[in-house]
Amino acid sequence: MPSDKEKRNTKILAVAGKGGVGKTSIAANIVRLLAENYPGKRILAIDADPAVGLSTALGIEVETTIDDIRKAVVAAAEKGGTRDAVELLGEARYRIFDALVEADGFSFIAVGRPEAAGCYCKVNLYLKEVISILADNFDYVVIDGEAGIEQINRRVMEKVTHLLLITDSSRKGTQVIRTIKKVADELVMYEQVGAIANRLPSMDVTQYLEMGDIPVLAYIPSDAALAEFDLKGENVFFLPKDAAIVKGTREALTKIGLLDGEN
Ligand SMILES: Nc1ncnc2c1ncn2[C@@H]1O[C@H](COP(=O)(O)OP(=O)(O)OP(=O)(O)O)[C@@H](O)[C@H]1O
Repeated sequence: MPSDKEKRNTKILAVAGKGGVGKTSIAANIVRLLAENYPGKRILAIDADPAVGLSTALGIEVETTIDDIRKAVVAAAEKGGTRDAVELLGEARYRIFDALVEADGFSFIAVGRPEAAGCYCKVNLYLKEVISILADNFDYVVIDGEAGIEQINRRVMEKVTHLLLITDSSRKGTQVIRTIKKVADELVMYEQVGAIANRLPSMDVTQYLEMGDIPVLAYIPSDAALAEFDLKGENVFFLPKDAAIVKGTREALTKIGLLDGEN
């Protein structure tokens, strides 16, 4: 018998790349475009970046993060006593669903920012479980990943269906996405991978971008409208439909078959 997940055929999109290249901006625009085009579908946005930011871009107030839940469940387990593992597991599930913020057209959850500097491994492990618990309940899951390779290396993104690698025009940016792709080929069961070259200068730089074997889904120029929105902390749902970042994200989603290009 097919599982719920197979029946639902959840699409899980992970957005990854070097720091500061536009992952959050593009993840937010993906959520917007999916929500606008598929009003009847269940869409989940996950801010998996401890640097946070997706909530602001989507106009969300976060109260409880995945890290808060992890700490509460660990504290409950340490108290021990009469509570058994099954009870704690049930409580963790309840807390995860309770922490979902319901917005207009999508749900949201954030990993949070663990205070202990340097090591996100515990919360990353928890995040992996949270993704797998929640994915069954959604048609689309959009994950704004942490900068760099860590979450791919630690198999947090093991089961994503679409891996979107974002770069700017820097050599470092393209190097990072080629490394992510190489590691993902070993560790991630993705169906499709593609690159988005973002925040490009006005001169034509496409010939200099060394993307290796990663197909390019869109080239997005520097977008003055987005820069202004970001400055004011405004919600990307209000960006004009023809803003460069909205158009580029639409083009990328169309190329991977998640939009039909008309919208
Ligand atoms: N196409 C673009 N044109 C102009 N500004 C952009 C563009 N894309 C992103 N930016 C700006 O670049 C900055 C970094 O973008 P963003 O936060 O989306 O990147 P990030 O990769 O998620 O960063 P981090 O790794 O720190 O989480 C933001 O100020 C954002 O508004």
